[in-house]
Amino acid sequence: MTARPLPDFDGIRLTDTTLRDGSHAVRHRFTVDQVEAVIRGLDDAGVPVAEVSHGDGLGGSSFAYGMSGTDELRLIERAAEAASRTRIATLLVPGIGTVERMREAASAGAQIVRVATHCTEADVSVQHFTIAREIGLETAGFLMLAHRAAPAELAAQARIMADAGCQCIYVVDSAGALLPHQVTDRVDALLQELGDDAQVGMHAHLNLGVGVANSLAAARAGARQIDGTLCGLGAGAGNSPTEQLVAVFERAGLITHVDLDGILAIADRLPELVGRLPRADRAAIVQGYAGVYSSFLLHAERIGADHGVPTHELLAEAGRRGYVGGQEDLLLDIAVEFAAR
Ligand SMILES: C[C@H](O)CC(=O)C(=O)O
Ligand SMILES: [Mn+2]
Repeated sequence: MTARPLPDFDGIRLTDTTLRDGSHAVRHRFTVDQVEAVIRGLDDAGVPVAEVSHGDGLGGSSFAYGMSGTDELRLIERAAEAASRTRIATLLVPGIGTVERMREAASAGAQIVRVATHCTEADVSVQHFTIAREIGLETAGFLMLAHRAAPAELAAQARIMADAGCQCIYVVDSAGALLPHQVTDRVDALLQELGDDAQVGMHAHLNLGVGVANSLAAARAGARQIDGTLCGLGAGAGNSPTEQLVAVFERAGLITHVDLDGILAIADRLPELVGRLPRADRAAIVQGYAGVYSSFLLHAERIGADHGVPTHELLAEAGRRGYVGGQEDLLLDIAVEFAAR
């Protein structure tokens, strides 16, 4: 099945995921008022797409991943009401979110769905892209922990998503582990594989301090969709700050159609809105160095505190064991084992 016509946007289309990846950083406690304030600021600045859901995607509110303070469907509804130009996206991880939840999100106002799988398991996304097309949603695919797959393997996985109807496949550096040349290699491989069948995107994290450079490398290599969050609010050390992306891309001669003053204005307001902002502290840098899924950070902090095990030691061991997204609960095994030493 070939993908639908590609999203028509001249330049680099930014997706701000403050209200989804940032949900990890606020332990999924966003309120409708915070959502409305952020969306109005993004909308005023001309940001084309904003993503809204639990940090682990639709249906993520659970004991395992963290309970949402407000039902994500209400947050999506409020976002769609508050936006005049910005389109609302949402995320779905097969096995966490369901097709039924995707339909509910579409009814609440989501127009784009991004289906996220581990970088070597794109096959579990096929039914979701098929049904997303039937619902009339624009589609994107996330290949998570993309540092764990060589460029050729990642391209083969992207082909699976494109053939299922995905319009843009993202290189997702979930651990913030990639370096710019490794991003370029992956974007090149996907572009070569996909041709005109789908676009390529980049979702960067800041664990090793090169998230913005990685986003620029991806855009210069031909990626057409790039993610950011205000003030970098996101899992682990956070994401490429949207406001910095706008400034950097403008300096690089890449068009985003986002007003720099406008995006700086809403970024300025974020700390008062959400309080704690992520930073590349010892645990977050270890995450990037060891290749650990960024949303493990706050789980590791909590579990480490409960068992008297330093957060960065938990995360380094999770990296050695190759844990992937969805295995947050296995951090407990490490903590119990280390605490007994
Ligand atoms: C569900 C994950 O948080 C998706 C993501 O943002 C990443 O892998 O990075
Ligand atoms: Mn992320």
